[in-house]
Amino acid sequence: MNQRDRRDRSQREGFLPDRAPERFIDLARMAAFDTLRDVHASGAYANLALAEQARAHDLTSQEAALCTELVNGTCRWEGTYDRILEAAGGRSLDSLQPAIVDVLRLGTHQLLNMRTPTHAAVSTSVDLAGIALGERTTGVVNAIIRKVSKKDFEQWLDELTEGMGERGALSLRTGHPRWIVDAWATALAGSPDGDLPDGELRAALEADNVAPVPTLVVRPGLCDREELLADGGRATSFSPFGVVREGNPSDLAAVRQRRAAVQDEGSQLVALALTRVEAESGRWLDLCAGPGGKAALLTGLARADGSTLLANEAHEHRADLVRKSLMAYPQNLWEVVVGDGTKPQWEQNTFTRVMADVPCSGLGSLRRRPESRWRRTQQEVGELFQLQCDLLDQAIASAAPGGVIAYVTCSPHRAETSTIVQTIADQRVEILDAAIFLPEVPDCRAATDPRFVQLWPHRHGTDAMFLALLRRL
Ligand SMILES: C[S@@+](CC[C@H](N)C(=O)[O-])C[C@H]1O[C@@H](n2cnc3c(N)ncnc32)[C@H](O)[C@@H]1O
Repeated sequence: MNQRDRRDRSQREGFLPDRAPERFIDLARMAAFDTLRDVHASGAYANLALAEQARAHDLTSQEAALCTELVNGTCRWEGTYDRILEAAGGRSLDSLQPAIVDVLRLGTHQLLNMRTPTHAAVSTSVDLAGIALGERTTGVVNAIIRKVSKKDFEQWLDELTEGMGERGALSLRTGHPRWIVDAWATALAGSPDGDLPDGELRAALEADNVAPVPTLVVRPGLCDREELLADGGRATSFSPFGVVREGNPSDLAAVRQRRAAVQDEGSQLVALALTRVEAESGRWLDLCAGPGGKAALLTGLARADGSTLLANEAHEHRADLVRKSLMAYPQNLWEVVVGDGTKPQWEQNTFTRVMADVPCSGLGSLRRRPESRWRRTQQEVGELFQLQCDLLDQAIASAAPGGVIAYVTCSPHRAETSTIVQTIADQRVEILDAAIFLPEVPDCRAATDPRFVQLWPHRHGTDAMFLALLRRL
């Protein structure tokens, strides 16, 4: 046994009868279990909880990598694993203590999607239950996890999807709630029952299960992309500012000095597209700026255009993040204000470019947030409808005649993308053909309305960002 691994706490504390087995658990699995409890019992974000638990358990980088795989895989496949566990246990998971369910999910992930030998997956699940939850929980864990181990993942999926329709089966086979499968189908085909090329829906869903390599952006005028390329990065496929690089971004001096930052390529492209439409120089507005990724790229591009940026953000703590992200640029180029973008503190009809990157479900970045697909609900998407409409309406009102407005979401869901623009765009604006401003990006017209751009992880390697461009008349 590794000296750092955990010995049975209750036995050491003398709570167990003499004949109870001595149990051991390695730190990576213990930390993974504690992280899952943070996610499920306290609503924590998996990535933040992972970092916290890696620190608390003092994990080595190898242990942290195993812990990350255990947590991310278990979170992504949670819905499918739960159906398997119910079938294996012959009972609803509601009849079990939630912490026991997390032990079982972790064991199921090791059995079905990692190459953990069966005896190791079973015994570590039982030991984890004994140590973390008490000896009386080991029987049920042992019984259910052994039944899971009798079939491989394909056999379980075949059994569970027998007689199911295509979308229901895809939901289980790709680890997504059914409503997201339907939303992706609508966004890709243009309508709920529209035709799709063979395999495209599955490819889109599977792309959510692959964690992206970190993408960096150089701040125009502050950092040359060559500097990051020389440091082990490779150029992004489309954005002239992007670099893909394995490893910890803050190892780079340019990142520490805020001359570069982490930013998905999709976010870079939608900001770039806004600046490519012909418009006069002047003042630009970022209506929903926090934490400031697009605001910083826009500030660099505004400087080259002889323009300046006003960045608005509703929440003070996020406005602080915007200030930090803009700090490396001279202060005469930008200003940050805190306020509700639907109740502007600025004169209307004045900005030559307006970015409305509105609050949304964030469904476009499922690949980097393993737990979020099971936390979000279809209902929540609808709840943002009025705010998204009001913010786009205010973005239009803030633009000067001839000015350009970008409506952006990190979501491909029709209800918060095309529907919002089609609802709000009126005689004040012309809807532009957004795809022509990203000529280097193939296949990016939104199926729901070809005047809009929809990026996809499986097609473009970016988050699923949506972009509409409007010209104020
Ligand atoms: C999608 S995020 C923007 C991301 C940002 N553009 C970036 O690239 O870093 C949306 C932001 O809008 C802010 N927000 C929410 N309601 C708002 C409102 N009524 N007015 C202005 N900002 C709002 C949120 O706090 C959040 O920071």
